[in-house]
Amino acid sequence: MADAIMFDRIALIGIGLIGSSIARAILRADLTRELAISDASPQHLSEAEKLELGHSFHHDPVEAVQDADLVILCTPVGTYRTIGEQIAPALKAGAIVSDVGSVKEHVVDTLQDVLPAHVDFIPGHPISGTEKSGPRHGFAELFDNRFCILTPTEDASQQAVDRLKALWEAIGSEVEIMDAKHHDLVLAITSHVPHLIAYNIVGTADDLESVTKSEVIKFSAGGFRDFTRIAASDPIMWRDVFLNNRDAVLEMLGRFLEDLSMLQRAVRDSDGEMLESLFTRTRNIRRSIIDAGQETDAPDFGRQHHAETDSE
Ligand SMILES: NC(=O)C1=CN([C@@H]2O[C@H](COP(=O)(O)OP(=O)(O)OC[C@H]3O[C@@H](n4cnc5c(N)ncnc54)[C@H](O)[C@@H]3O)[C@@H](O)[C@H]2O)C=CC1
Ligand SMILES: O=C(O)C(=O)Cc1ccc(O)cc1
Repeated sequence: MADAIMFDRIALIGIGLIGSSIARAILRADLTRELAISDASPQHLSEAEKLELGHSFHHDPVEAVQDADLVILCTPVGTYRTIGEQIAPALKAGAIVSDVGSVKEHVVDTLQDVLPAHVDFIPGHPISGTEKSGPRHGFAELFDNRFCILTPTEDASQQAVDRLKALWEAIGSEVEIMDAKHHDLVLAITSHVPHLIAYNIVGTADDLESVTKSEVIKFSAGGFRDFTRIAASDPIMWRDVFLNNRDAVLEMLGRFLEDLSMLQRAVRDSDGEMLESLFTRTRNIRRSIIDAGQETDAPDFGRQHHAETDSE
């Protein structure tokens, strides 16, 4: 077999859902000689060791990044400053430092402040995941045929960007390069606000005095069921997303609320024409996503299998 090695040593900081999926995909494709894993949770670290998700396992991130050619932060974005400060003195010259965080602009600024000038910092974000957390729930196919967005700053070398892009492609993703601010605006409407809506609607249903909890569970076979999946997503991770993408989320939420008010009026006025016209437009959007090959028409059984079996 041809040598597939892309980086001699890779360090993953955080071996939860995303970190463990990257680890599995890297090992599957044999892309490194040495995969060093670090996690602050002793339980996650020992689970990862049992699952053989790397070659060495370290509670201390400094040990993991020692001599690493590529370091990827796979922790909630609120941890970045502390981790960045810890690992900065140990990073080797010429190393690439990246991450997988769902928010970019603010965390890029944070990390850039603390990382040494002799590393190439290239933020990343795989647009793929599930509502599960922890190393048990990762899987190597998570990134197959999904996008990964890289938001390199002007200082990053093109060669380093190309190397990181090649790694994401080797684990199944299609890579897009984007400016961090634009990324945050796009993701605010396509991911962050939808999660906020899901958290809110499930909370509202749970608060209703006239509907019992057992009814919420029993009759959640419709659209509400999809919301409960999203609303089961990791509380720490999503807290950090909203704390770090405030402006873009507020901007999109403002527009969303205006449009919702228009729908409220259409329902009150029995304006069937308006309702039908919007619902036709949105159905066409779903169809173009399917035509673009990014989604199948059937329920996503592969991901659902991983997402809906055993609980954390
Ligand atoms: N869950 C998802 O679907 C997606 C998540 N992301 C991003 O990936 C990152 C990780 O998310 P998940 O893997 O889902 O979360 P997770 O909760 O499954 O994993 C996070 C891991 O980081 C560890 N950790 C927390 N604080 C730490 C610290 N200070 N030092 C070292 N380890 C620490 C935790 O013990 C855990 O093992 C987040 O920044 C999130 O925004 C990106 C795309 C999709
Ligand atoms: O579970 C889902 O439906 C998701 O939306 C997963 C997800 C969560 C966060 C991201 O930054 C990217 C993807």
